[in-house]
Amino acid sequence: MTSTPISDYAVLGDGRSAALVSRSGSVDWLCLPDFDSPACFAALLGAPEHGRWLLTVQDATEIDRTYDGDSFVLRTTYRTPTGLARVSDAMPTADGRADLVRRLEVLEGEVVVEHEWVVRFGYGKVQPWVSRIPDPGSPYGPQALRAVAGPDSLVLRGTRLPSSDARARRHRDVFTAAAGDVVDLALTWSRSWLPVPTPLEVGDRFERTAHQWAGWAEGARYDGPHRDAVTRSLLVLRLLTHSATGGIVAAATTSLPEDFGGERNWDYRFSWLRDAAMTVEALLASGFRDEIAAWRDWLLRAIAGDPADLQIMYGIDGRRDLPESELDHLPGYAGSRPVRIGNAAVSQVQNDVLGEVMCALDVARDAGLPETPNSWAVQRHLLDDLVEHWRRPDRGIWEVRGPEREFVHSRVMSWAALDRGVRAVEVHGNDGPVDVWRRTRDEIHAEVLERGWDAELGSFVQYYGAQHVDAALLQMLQVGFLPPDDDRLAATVRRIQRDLGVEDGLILRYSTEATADGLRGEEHPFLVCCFWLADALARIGEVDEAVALFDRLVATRNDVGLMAEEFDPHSGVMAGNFPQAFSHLGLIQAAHSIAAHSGGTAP
Ligand SMILES: OC[C@H]1O[C@H](O[C@H]2O[C@H](CO)[C@@H](O)[C@H](O)[C@H]2O)[C@H](O)[C@@H](O)[C@@H]1O
Repeated sequence: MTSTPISDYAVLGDGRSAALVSRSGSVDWLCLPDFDSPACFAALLGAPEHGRWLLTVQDATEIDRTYDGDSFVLRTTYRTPTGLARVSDAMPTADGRADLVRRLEVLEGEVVVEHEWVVRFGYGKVQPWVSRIPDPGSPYGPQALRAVAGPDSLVLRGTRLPSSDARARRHRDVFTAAAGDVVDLALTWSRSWLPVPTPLEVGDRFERTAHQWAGWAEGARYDGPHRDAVTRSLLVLRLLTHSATGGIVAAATTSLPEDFGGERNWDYRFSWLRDAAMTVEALLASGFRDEIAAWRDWLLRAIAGDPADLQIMYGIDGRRDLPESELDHLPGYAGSRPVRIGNAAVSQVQNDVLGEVMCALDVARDAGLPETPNSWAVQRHLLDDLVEHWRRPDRGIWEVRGPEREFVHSRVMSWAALDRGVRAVEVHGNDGPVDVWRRTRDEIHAEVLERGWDAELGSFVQYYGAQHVDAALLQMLQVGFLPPDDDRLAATVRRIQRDLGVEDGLILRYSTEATADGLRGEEHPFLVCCFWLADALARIGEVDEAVALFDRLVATRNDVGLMAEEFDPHSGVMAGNFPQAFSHLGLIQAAHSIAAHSGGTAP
């Protein structure tokens, strides 16, 4: 069976979890109640029998979809030879519940509607008991469908419910509807031992949900080109933020492949300090403050304890154990196996992470977020620990599963961590052993210039002794490791373009041939690196080139403004987890940078 293109999906979210809905109305991915809960619809990584919820119009000749303004209320319009109908989808926000509501309205003529409900708990593995239950007082009708297995319960309410097709182990309904007809459906998750939650008023929830998202988006501060794209990317970052805990997931999915048919399939439904710190910077640059305080609180809880125990990532709630395992019962997206849950990168040493965290907290301090005694004490300890350990080899920003190296990017970010620590003392009046930090910072700087630069290649390199580049080196400009007019930076940017460029100015993050990443297969251009390239070009004064690349990158988004981790310009296909925070924060950051360097809004 061929997989639905990743770009065919739109995302819904409620600040706790997210759903992917295909262009033709199939909810193929949904984990409830939280991003990292087991999926109850997992057709994304298999087939319809792994769980999905389809509400579509047959024989459509045209399908258009859009979000309702600056929200995640999705409107999909189907035109057929005989009529026109619209399906609205949303996950209501800010009520502590876990619901997905859908409404079908026939606008013209007659259409044939197809409705199919296939629940499989446990990532497509567990077939539940499904029964009709009385639902007294419900505005939908006297009965509802309830699916139960183990700890999970899903209730489907509707003004028209599908019937059991026991042989196919699904519920299904195909019917003709005429102009003026409306079908409302509401799906609600709960713990199986608790009473069934009360019904939601569907119409009201679409409006309220749209209003809540739009109200949040109104806080955005960006005045430059592609404003809509920046706003949508900001919304995606908010969608990936868990409202209750402040944890920020790297993406809404697991195991959408970087290499179709290959093994580069990872679970991103966790909070990487790196990705979250960059998310925080993108939100701060765009005027948002509340999420920053919430994330810092999350960070302090997650990393509490001995600084030596710092992990590079945590669960949404700050838990430390994220054991990686493989789901053998799922065939994988486009046959890409294994499907993984959990992530073994959790136990890796990645020395860049503290740099990203300290840079984000530095920007937050500049924006006026007051330090608490605890927040600064934790940073002090982490910096003191870095002074002891910055020389250790690591797995780097790309989490290679090959040998540990002395990655130049990791060194640069260790420099950045100490540099921001020194600033916190000198500019913001915090206390700390600033002489030691300054001395170590300068030592790292001198070492990178000596061992990280290859005169023959005319570029900084991926790790000491390497003769190839890495797109992460573009961050040298962002963190101010050298002044932007230093020739070595411009030369590195040009070398990255030459050696990692694929087509249309898009670049790989590294060469899989030159980098021992411990994996088989190849990759496609990595979108956050492409945005870093646009940013770097703007910073070295090549603003026109930056703008042209940025325009090209914005055009890789799908029809509802979403991006996966990677994009193949040859085939126009998206790859990797979706939607991914990295790609969206890259867009926001590059937009601000280009605007600032072309005389627009300062970042
Ligand atoms: O491709 C190899 C690695 O891929 C994942 O890491 C990537 O995603 C992370 C989350 O967005 C990001 O922080 C990291 O920089 C990326 O390389 C995966 O989680 C790793 O286990 C895997 O080795």
